[in-house]
Amino acid sequence: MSDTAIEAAGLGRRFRRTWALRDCSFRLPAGRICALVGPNGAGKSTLLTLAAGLLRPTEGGLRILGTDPASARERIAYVGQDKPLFPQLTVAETLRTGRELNPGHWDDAVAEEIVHAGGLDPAARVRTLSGGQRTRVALALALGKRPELLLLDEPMADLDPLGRHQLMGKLMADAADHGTTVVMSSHILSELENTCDYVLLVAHGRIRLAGDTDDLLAAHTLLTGPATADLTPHTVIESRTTGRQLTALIRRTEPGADVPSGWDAVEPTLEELLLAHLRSPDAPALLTPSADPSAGPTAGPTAEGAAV
Ligand SMILES: Nc1ncnc2c1ncn2[C@@H]1O[C@H](COP(=O)(O)OP(=O)(O)OP(=O)(O)O)[C@@H](O)[C@H]1O
Repeated sequence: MSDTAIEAAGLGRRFRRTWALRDCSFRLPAGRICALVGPNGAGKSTLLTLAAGLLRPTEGGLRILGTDPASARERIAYVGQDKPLFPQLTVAETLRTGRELNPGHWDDAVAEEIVHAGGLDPAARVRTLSGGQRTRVALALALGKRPELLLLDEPMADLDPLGRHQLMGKLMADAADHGTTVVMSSHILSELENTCDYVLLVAHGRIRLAGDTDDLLAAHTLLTGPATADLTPHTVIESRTTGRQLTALIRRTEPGADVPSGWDAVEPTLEELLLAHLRSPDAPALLTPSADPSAGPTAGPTAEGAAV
């Protein structure tokens, strides 16, 4: 089993004249729960589709679970935004098809549990299900496949709040039990805080942040202080002034560098970190050592701007 789930090197994908992704180089270690975040049109779905082997790169390359995406197909489950299912099949027939298509590695119990928890009638035809109910069937198929890598494109978008909560819990517990790597795109930042230990932030088709959540948070400081203070030599990701007070998210240029005296300095929450970077898409990119494909296992300091 590879210790790297995804490794991208100079990955790019163009649709006609538009680059959906460009110059993406990063590593996602196996066994992590990774949030894939970015504004609409950033390239998240394109990245997931490339990883699933459903789309070919225009340039650069991608290794999935130590091999090429097509060869890894059996070990991956992908749930796209459109969640294609056979509308004429019943829920039970859909799960039976999942079992037949995945001989030897189908987990009936987890698939049954997911549809049962949603109160779905096994005899109901897929075409009669609501969007959220169809999502549940698609997730049941994906987890039932017992994949090593689970790629989810906004999986919870059409589920009700209780369903989201229950399914996220199930997903996380299941991934922890089986060491599954999960990559999940989402716009609900608050939901990612307690579930994801890895982050990929994409904007304008480029990787802006990549790495362990804890390392990314530790590399940043949220400052509140007088509007007149000088923030050099730190990298300012975002600063906002209200009256005489300034709030800034900075990245310490040198790990030990002091913050200005008289300032309130705290580690940002994941939501604060991501929002600041989403508002400042031109801030220097940051890859932590575990996400930097050019850094060895004994990588030194965080690779600032490595993906720019
Ligand atoms: N099949 C396609 N043909 C042409 N352009 C495409 C195609 N798929 C994606 N694009 C373009 O590539 C860019 C990235 O799209 P993508 O769907 O990857 O973004 P996203 O980050 O998933 O967005 P969202 O959050 O809205 O789902 C967009 O400009 C989009 O218009």
